[in-house]
Amino acid sequence: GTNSKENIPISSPPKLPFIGNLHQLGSIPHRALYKLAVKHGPLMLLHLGSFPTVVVSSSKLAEEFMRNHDHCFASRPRLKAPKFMLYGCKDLAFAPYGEYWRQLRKLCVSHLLSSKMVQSFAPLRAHEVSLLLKKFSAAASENGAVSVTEALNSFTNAVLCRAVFGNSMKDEMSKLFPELVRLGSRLMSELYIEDYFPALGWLDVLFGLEGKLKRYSQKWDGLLETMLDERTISTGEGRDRAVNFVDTLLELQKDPTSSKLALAREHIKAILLIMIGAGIDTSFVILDWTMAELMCKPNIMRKVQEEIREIVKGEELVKEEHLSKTQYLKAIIKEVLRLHPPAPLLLPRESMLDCQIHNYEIPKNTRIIINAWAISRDSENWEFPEEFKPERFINCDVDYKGNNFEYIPFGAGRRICPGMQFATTTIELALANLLCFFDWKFPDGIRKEDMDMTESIGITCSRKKCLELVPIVVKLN
Ligand code: HEM
Repeated sequence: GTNSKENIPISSPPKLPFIGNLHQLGSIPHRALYKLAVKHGPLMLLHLGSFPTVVVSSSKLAEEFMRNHDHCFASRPRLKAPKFMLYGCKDLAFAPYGEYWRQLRKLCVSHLLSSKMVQSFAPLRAHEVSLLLKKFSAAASENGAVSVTEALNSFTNAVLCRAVFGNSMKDEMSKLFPELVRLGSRLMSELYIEDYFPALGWLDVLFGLEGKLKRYSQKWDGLLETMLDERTISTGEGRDRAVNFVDTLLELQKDPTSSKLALAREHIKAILLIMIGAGIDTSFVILDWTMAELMCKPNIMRKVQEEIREIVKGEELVKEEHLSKTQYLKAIIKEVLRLHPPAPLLLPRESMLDCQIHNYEIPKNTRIIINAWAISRDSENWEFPEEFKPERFINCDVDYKGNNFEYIPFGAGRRICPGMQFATTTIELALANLLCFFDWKFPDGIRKEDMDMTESIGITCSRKKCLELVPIVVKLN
């Protein structure tokens, strides 16, 4: 808190001429930065190319940046990948702090992400969950292995697409999304020379990275244009009036007086794209890690299955009203979010004003990286931090809503993830059903000791390997 004003010195790890500390980011930056912080302390000033960048790796400091001085640090740097991919950062996640961002955030919350909206999507989630169960039942009846990773990915994708685009969204179209989103995550995490040396942007062209970004953006643009054209036609004819998020955006574009937001086509495409990107990969990553962790811990698996089976006794589906009672399942999800936060470095921040943190003056336009991954493994805050122990969250008030700075998988402050409830409801419902109606085993010849928990490279942190399992239908009663 603000009272404990012991001064934490800022340290700068030794740097190389010209590139500064850039070479120290490694291929998995949250791990590399964690190692640096162990050696140099929780407040580091790195020189990434020509940009001073502050790296924050303790809960106390995260609180300083994201609560006590959140108003200084609520903007985002204008980085190359989002500039190309999101129409010059016209989306909610990378828009600079200001009136456009504020109005857009209000709009997205009230028309897509609020509690009320999330509840309104319950029938849609129930439908997609039942399709998922059917897929696994079919595999079970053939005694075959199924790619749980792929099934969960297309499930999260379907839920999000239906919520954003309504029921008219064509399956052939939405099937293209998961792979594009993965690729997007990788492209976001590439090192673009222009982001560190603005005068050397031509090197990105030379090395082909800029071309990759352009081609990627064109692909999405084509898809989004097709979808928007279809919406315009169908709303024009007055059918399918069920209001969904896309139609709301299109109406706003037609009637700009109805809101403080002036939306052009590019804004709409950027907004849709970030919802798909931010929504799918994150939620899906948690589902996948959870199944992987449970497969390695049969005792925890059995315990959570018993909990859920006891709650839903005799019913054919776990429903959302059951979820309030699934304490152990919730604790498991929290523990997965602690050990495998899908966005381990949150999203980058940038200071809008000069600001003093402890004794250190942080000038305007400094980039800030918060290592949420390191913070949620800090032995100052967590006992046996490397161990998967959901029990730590039973009878414990710590949660992910941005008030407990030792645990910030969704960020905190003004920029906290607005999709938290959308995500957790989807995740809990899917897991509860998978764990209730199936037992899971490894395909022949594979043991839990063989599980490879290596992380993949990308702005979101998924497991590298695909999870293949054999579902076994469980007859309850
Ligand atoms: C387990 C799932 C999810 C996790 C762990 C997660 C995590 C995060 C994090 C760490 C941030 C950055 C916060 C900061 O800078 O302090 C963020 C921002 C954001 N998330 Fe999520 N997210 C999840 C699901 C979702 C979903 C389902 C949606 C939408 C459908 C969504 C939409 C967004 C948006 C639009 C932002 C940018 C907010 C802003 O800059 O104002 N997220 N999320």
